[in-house]
Amino acid sequence: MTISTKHNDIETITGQNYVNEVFETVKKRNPNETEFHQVVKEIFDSLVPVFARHPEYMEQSILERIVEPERLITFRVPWVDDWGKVQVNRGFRVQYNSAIGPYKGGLRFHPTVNASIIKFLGFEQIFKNALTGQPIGGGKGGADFDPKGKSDAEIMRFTQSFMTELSRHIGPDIDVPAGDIGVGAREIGFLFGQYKRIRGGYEAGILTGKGLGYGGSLTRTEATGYGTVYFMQEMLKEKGLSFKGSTVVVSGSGNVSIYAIEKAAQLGAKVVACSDSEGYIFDSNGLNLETVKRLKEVERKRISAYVEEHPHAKYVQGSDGIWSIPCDIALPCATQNEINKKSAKMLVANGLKAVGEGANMPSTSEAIDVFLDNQILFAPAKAANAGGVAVSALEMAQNSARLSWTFEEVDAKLQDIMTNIYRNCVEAAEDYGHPGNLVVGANIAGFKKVADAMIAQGVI
Ligand SMILES: NC(=O)C1=CN([C@@H]2O[C@H](COP(=O)(O)OP(=O)(O)OC[C@H]3O[C@@H](n4cnc5c(N)ncnc54)[C@H](OP(=O)(O)O)[C@@H]3O)[C@@H](O)[C@H]2O)C=CC1
Ligand SMILES: N=C(CCC(=O)O)C(=O)O
Repeated sequence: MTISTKHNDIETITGQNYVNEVFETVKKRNPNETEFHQVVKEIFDSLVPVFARHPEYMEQSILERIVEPERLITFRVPWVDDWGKVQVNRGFRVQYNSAIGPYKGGLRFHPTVNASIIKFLGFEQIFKNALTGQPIGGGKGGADFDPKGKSDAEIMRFTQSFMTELSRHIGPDIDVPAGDIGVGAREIGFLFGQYKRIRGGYEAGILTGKGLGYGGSLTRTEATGYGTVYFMQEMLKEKGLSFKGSTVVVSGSGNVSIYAIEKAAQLGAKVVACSDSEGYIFDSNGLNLETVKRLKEVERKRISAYVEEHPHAKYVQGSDGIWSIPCDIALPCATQNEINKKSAKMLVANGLKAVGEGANMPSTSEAIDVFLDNQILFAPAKAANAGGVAVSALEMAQNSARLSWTFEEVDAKLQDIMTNIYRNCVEAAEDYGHPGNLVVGANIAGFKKVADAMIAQGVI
C-alpha cells in the first residue's frame, strides 16, 4: 500500500534530504536534548543509502514514526531517607517501540538521568534489540536518584516507591525492565519484590537480571562484558589479530567492565587499567580481577582502594586520563561520551588497534571519525554490547518455559548470537556501500527489521 505523502516527487528527494528534513524536526520537537540528538544523527546519517533503494520507507514516513517514542512516562518518586527526611526524585520510562516485541531495556539510577539520556538510551535500544534476533522491542527507564553512599534501607525504600509507580505501566508481555548504571542485583531484587507484592502474583518474566534463586538466568551477570569480547574476537580474527598477548584498557569497574576484563584475560590479554567516576588504576602486571570484584561487588568501595592491596599499582585522579595509557585494545565500559576526539587521537598515537564499546554511546561522533579515519577496528555499542539484553531475552524464554539452562548452554547461545550480530553488521555494511563500517552496518541491519515490521502493522 503506497500512501501519498508530502514528498510527492519522491524520485527527486534524496535520502540525505529526507534525513536532514526529519532531523530538523527532531531538534525542534526535542530542544536541548543533546545526547538524544547525537544518537539520532548517527543513526539517521547511516540510513541515507537505504532510502535510495527503499523509497517506500520515505513514502510511509518511517523516520518520522520511528524517532517518536510510542510513549514517554515520567513520575514522582517520593521516599524517606535514614534521617526521616522526605526526598523526591523523578522517574522515567520510555516505551519506545514495540514493533518486534514487548518493550525491553534497562533502568539507570544516576543523578544525570533526564529525558535526553533516557530517550538516547531508548532509541539505541530499539536497534540493539533487533540485532539480537530476539523478539524484543525497545525501551529504557530510570531516575535521577544517586545510589552512591545510600544505605541498603534507603535503596530499598527508593526502589519500592519507584516500582509502585512503574508497575502501572509494565508486564511480562508489555514492558520488561532490567539493570543499567546504578541498578544491579540488589536493586533488581527490591524492584521484583515490590512488583510481586503489588501484582499479587508471581510473574517471573517482569524483570531480567534477577537473582538465580528466584528466576534469574545463569550467565546474565557476565553477558554484556563477555558478549563485547566475543564480538571483538570475531572482528579481530578477520584481521589476524586476537586478545592473546594484547594490552587492554577497560574503563569503568561495574558490571560490564568487570566481566569484559574477565573474558579478555581468559583469552590471554593483559588488562592493565580500569576506572570509576573519580579516577583510574594502572597495574603493569595486569589487574588482579578478584580484588576489583571484591572492592566493587562486595565492599562497594572506590577503585582507588586497589592500590592499598597492590602497592606497585598506580591510582590517578580523573577517569578521562585512562585513555592516555598505551594499549592495543580499548574497551570503554563506563558511560556515554567518555572518549572524545582528543582521547581518541591519543589512543591512536599510542598504537591502538581496536575499540569495543561495552558502554552505550561511549565515543563522541568526533572520536568515532578519528577511529574510522585511522582504520582502527571499531565495534559500535549497539552491536558489541547487545549480549546483555540478548541473555535477558533468554532469561525471559526460560521463565516462560519454567526451566533453567546451564551456564554453558547460555554462554554457547550468547557466543552464537554475538557471531550472528557481527556477520549481519558486516553484510549490511557491504550491501549498502560502506564495507567495514560496522556503525553503518549495525544501524541498517537493526533499522530494516523494525521498519519492515512497522509497515506490516499499519499506521499505528
Ligand atoms: N548492565 C547491562 O546489562 C548493560 C549496560 N550497558 C552500558 O554499560 C555501561 C556501564 O553499565 P553497568 O556496568 O551496568 O553500570 P554499573 O553501575 O555497574 O557501572 C558503571 C561504571 O561506570 C562508572 N561511571 C558511571 N558514570 C560515570 C561517569 N559519568 N564518568 C566516569 N565513570 C562513570 C561507574 O563508576 P562509579 O561507581 O564511580 O559511579 C562504574 O564504574 C553503561 O553505559 C550502560 O548503559 C550496556 C549494555 C548492557
Ligand atoms: N542496560 C542494558 C540491558 C537491558 C536489558 O537487559 O534489558 C542495555 O542493553 O543497555
